Amino acid sequence: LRLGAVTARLLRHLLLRPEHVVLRYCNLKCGTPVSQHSFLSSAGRSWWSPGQAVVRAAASSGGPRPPYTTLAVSQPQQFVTHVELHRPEKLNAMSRAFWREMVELFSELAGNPDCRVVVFSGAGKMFTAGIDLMDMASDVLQPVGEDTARISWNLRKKIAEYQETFSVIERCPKPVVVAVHGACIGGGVDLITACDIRLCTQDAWFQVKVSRCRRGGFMGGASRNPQVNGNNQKIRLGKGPLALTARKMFADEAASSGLVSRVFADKEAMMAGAMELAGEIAGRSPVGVQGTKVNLLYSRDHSVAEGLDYMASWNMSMLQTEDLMKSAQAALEKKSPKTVAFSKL
Ligand SMILES: CCC/C=C/C=C/C(=O)SCCNC(=O)CCNC(=O)[C@H](O)C(C)(C)COP(=O)(O)OP(=O)(O)OC[C@H]1O[C@@H](n2cnc3c(N)ncnc32)[C@H](O)[C@@H]1OP(=O)(O)O
Repeated sequence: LRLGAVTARLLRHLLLRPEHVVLRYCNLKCGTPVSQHSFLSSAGRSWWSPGQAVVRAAASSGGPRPPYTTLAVSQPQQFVTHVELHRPEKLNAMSRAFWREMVELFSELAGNPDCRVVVFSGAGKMFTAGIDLMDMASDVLQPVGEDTARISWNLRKKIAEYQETFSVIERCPKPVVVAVHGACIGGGVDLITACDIRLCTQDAWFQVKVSRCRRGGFMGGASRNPQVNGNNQKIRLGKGPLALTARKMFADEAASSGLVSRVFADKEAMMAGAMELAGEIAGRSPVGVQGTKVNLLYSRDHSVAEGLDYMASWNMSMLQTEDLMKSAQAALEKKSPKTVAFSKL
């Protein structure tokens, strides 16, 4: 009888929140980026309350350890991985090692069952000063090849490698929460737009240097920024030229335009908020959370009909998870999902 009642209530819950409502909502082009909606956390009134943070905010992790030289990786709480961009003496400029290490690290995290969510931040004075201009001079600006075709071929390959550094974040099924303080320049904006949830401090500013570099286009950001900010006046102009003139966007505008979902007074408060949110996500069913990210991304790039079809195929197996019953039971017993021991995924 008890099981019957639970099942009936569970079914009612599912029917009241069918996935196609979520998918259609994502496709409304409502101005709020898909990944910033609350589906990745507890849907509803308030998606996290940093004020009640009980987790310790991740302090600087002590620097990179082999095999990494530009990324400091730690596990501040169970199932939460903290990745810190760590080259503070060069303002976390993105060196050749960084572009490579990101791919290695995120490929590993994607399949690591001890990681259910990633918090990404920068060490030192600012989040990042963008691409390492010294490396860029030798890497991108002096492409090798015997003729125009070969030079172009090699340059295309190089650009694709740069793009891959941020695509691995998006492809990683674990949600990535990025926390930005101080400056976030050039490639930094590309990086954060590949993340799922963006937070910043009141002193944060964002700058896209395309026009100044006279490159006439980003190496990837032009594809993702419009997905985040709307392919409209906001990214081209905002309240004043942004991508087209390389002006700075400050925290309040970043929040009102949807580039970030929350602004914190300072870095300490932001990291506490990021860790609290990460803990909230990590405590939920990994089958549900990772499936949500995969399907949100799919529906972003496809029609409603294609998204519905994909989700039906996805859920015909994933709905058979034991996590569903465990979550439902906890909800009915008014227990936090954090009290449920979900098997590793
Ligand atoms: C698919 C994706 C493709 C991605 C493409 C990405 C493109 C870009 O990122 S374009 C943007 C490139 N970045 C810049 O133009 C910013 C350059 N830096 C600055 O303007 C200033 O450093 C800044 C305003 C950020 C801070 O100024 P501040 O006075 O506070 O510090 P500095 O003394 O200038 O810098 C301290 C040391 O850091 C080194 N450094 C800073 N930025 C970079 C950089 N981008 N690349 C390499 N090194 C950088 C700077 O040289 C100083 O080093 P040192 O002299 O050894 O002390």
